[in-house]
Amino acid sequence: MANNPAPAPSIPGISVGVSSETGTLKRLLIHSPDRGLGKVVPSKAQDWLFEDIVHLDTMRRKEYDYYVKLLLYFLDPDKIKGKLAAINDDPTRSFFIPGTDKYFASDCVVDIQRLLGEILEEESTRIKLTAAICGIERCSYQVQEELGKFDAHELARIFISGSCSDQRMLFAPLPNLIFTRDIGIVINDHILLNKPAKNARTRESILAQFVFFYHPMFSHIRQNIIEIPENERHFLLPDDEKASDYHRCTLEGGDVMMVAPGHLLIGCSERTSIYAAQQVMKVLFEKNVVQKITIIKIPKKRDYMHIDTIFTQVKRDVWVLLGTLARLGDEARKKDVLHFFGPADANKEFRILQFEKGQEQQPREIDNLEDLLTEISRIDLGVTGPIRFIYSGGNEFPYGEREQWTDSCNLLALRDGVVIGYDRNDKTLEAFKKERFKVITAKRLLEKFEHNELSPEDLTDTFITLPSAELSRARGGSHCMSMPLLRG
Ligand SMILES: NC(=[NH2+])NCCC[C@H](N)C(=O)O
Repeated sequence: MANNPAPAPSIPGISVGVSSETGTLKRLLIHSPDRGLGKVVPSKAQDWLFEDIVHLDTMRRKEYDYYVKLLLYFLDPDKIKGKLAAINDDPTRSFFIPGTDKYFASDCVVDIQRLLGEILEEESTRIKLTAAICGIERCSYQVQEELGKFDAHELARIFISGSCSDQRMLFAPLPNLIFTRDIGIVINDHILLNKPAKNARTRESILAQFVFFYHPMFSHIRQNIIEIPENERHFLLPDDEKASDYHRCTLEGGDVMMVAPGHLLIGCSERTSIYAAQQVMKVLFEKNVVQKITIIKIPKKRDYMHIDTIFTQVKRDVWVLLGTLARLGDEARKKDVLHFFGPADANKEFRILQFEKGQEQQPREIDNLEDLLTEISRIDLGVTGPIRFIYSGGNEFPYGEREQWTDSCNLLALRDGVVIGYDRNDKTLEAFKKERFKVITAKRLLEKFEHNELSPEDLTDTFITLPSAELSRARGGSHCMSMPLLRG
């Protein structure tokens, strides 16, 4: 692999702004699967939040690379058009690897590893970050010294993958960094940084903190970066209280959705605590960033993890969601009487409260997910026609739950009505077809773009499918694999 230095940052002060889930995507942060994913051992896979070990080459070449190619075609076509055959034929994949001479270095489809490499060119940042990483990873002084010898992009690779190019592992990999959604969220012109719930994701948030605070790309909005304060006295609390939802301060991006300019959704889940949601609400209302925040409390379950695993927006008037946590789920349960006797079921933990700035003491309860999503489409987005819901697995037992597990509800809108999702969720795809969406594979679509048979602007109501055998073992979909920085 060529190790020529990457081009100098070409993006000082780029515009950042997201105020919807389906406005045309113009810039986003991603991270291509790095060598660390190929080093996950079976006994650690679950601790590191993967369901299984993955085959790295398949995950990259046959799955994730399609995602990047699609994003480039939609967001920065000059970087890819006419080059597809050459890119596909290159066994080194250097087009996808930040810091190499053939890297696509787009200012619209931005790999966080590239930004990390760029900030590490600066000596003082490098010293601080190396000390921070060595501190949390408990490295010896000798390792710290050794890290000083690598060039900036190689050091970025080591900080992310945990290993050197000679295969030596210095610390654990960060396999979940491919889910850039979770490291931070752009809320209008502000960036909210996360506080991960799981140890396996701690180093990610330190890297993200440095990238957002030190990269010139974000320097003009540095005062708009929000970090939520930890509970003031959390270090004095006994361990059991520290873990309680009312004291713990954790928040991950998959639980935060910017659905309309004044309206933010926050999920309280396995990963995001009520305490953190309250802190975010306080800060955002004080700074006048949004006027309305809806908190959606979902069962704390690995299956559901974040709210974006149970619903995402497809179009101003179309949503995809999991039926068992929605109104339909309630209807299904009413058909039997067991629920009168049984233990508290999952839905009892499901609750939606809406808070308006200035009236935080009088939240409004919303009965179910469909009612909330209908209100967003109608009141916030001004839709006048019918609102449509597409259910995971067509809401057919047992496919609804099966396909939700493999991210049927976790779609990324490239623009209103044009989404990327996994190919394996057959019943959900059928449900999309019933709603008159076209379904096309990423491979086929790229060929059509490359042969000028179609261009991204021509697409309407389309579900683009991404191969997903390996990716889905990581338990996140295309929504999780994106951190939108700018939407039109
Ligand atoms: N926004 C999301 N749903 N992210 C999915 C993250 C999946 C990752 N394996 C984790 O457990 O953390």
